[in-house]
Amino acid sequence: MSQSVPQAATRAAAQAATQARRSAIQLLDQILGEGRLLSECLSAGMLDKLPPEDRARAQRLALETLRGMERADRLLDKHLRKNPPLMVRNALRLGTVELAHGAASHGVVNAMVEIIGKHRRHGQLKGLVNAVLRKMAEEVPVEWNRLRVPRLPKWLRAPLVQAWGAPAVAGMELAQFTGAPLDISGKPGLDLTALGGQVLATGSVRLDNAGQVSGLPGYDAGDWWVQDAAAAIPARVLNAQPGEAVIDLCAAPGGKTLQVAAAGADVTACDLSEGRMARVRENLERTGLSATLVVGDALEQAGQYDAVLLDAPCSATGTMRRHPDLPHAKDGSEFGALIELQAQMLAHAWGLVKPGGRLVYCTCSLLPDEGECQVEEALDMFEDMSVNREALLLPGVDPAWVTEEGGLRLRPDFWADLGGMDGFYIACLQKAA
Ligand SMILES: C[S@@+](CC[C@H](N)C(=O)[O-])C[C@H]1O[C@@H](n2cnc3c(N)ncnc32)[C@H](O)[C@@H]1O
Repeated sequence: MSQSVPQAATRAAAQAATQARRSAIQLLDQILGEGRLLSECLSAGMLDKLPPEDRARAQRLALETLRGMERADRLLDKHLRKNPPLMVRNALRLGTVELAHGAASHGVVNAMVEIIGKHRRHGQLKGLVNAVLRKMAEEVPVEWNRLRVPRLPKWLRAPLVQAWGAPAVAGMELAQFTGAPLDISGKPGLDLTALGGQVLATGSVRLDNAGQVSGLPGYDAGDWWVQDAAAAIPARVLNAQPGEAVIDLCAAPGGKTLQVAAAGADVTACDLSEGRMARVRENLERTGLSATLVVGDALEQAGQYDAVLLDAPCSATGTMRRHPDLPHAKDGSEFGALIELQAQMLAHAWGLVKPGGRLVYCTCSLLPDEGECQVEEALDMFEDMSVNREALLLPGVDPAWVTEEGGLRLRPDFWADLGGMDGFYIACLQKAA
């Protein structure tokens, strides 16, 4: 007998949801088993076969699972006598986190049993998955909120506690567990109230539950772009003026280039990555702004500029509330090489600043080695370099965030009641005339 139309539609929706869950588990396997970042999995085309809404759902499920993983493991471990294969554990974690977010228990249990039951190697574990998730359906509503806020892995927690103290790190962990709202930067002078968000003191507009970004008013017209409120501060500190020659040395995907171009400066945007530079090109096209694009090594750029922006490649530890995969995919072993590269880039960038010009150095890192220490060392090395503290004192910037050597330290635990901010370090370095 053929299915009625509503029945067929319900079945198709359930199948799409199961496929999104299966893909979320595959992402978790890659992040937790292979140390790959979500962005690397996406660039490798892992979700390309899914329709856009299922792709978004799979990513959201994977990220929510990473945020709640410690709590899920605490509840699951009481019912697991042996450690199951990673893929099965990830299915259990995902199911548990979905239950904690209020998903219907029969839907979650059936989907996970189906996914594991059809798996070539682990199919025999579907009974275990069924039994454990049924327990979770009983325990999660009672236990979940009694568990502590998940902690960062030790490799990252230890240096952060040393740098900022345990209470600050607890605040960062809460920010990571909570996730981030959507922040928007607009062209100067444009009224963005149609977006309906909150205008922050630093000028960004913040939206909770924004939904599909390309559907928001002003997207097609190119009035604005997505950029965390903290990430918008370096270009404000640079304060490019119309007609000034500015080079943005590590430009992609281009948020800061757009800000500098929108200020009317003559911008050269450089990035080593051809693929990431395509994003800068798209962003410029959509917003109708212009910049000269150079795909190349920042260390090989020449010339003299009124202002240089160096948003150096870094650990990206400041972005973990948006990218909860990062602390799980990485172990800190690559950071030494990045710290050396940042010092080389800072020294080279200094040579591109005209006498009397300025360099804004920034990293989206929480590690002082990538921020405060780099600037301290540069100040020791270059006699014609001084810090401009006044440039940091913008609307919405708390003077308490200015550091001893004269930079700005932004942390995810700041603005806790507004929804947090990414971690950043920013310094404005002035060259003697
Ligand atoms: C933190 S991201 C830049 C974000 C960007 N400024 C923005 O606001 O959208 C760092 C960038 O540095 C680029 N990069 C890494 N090594 C580089 C090098 N040697 N020369 C130029 N760009 C480099 C990376 O491709 C990456 O796009």
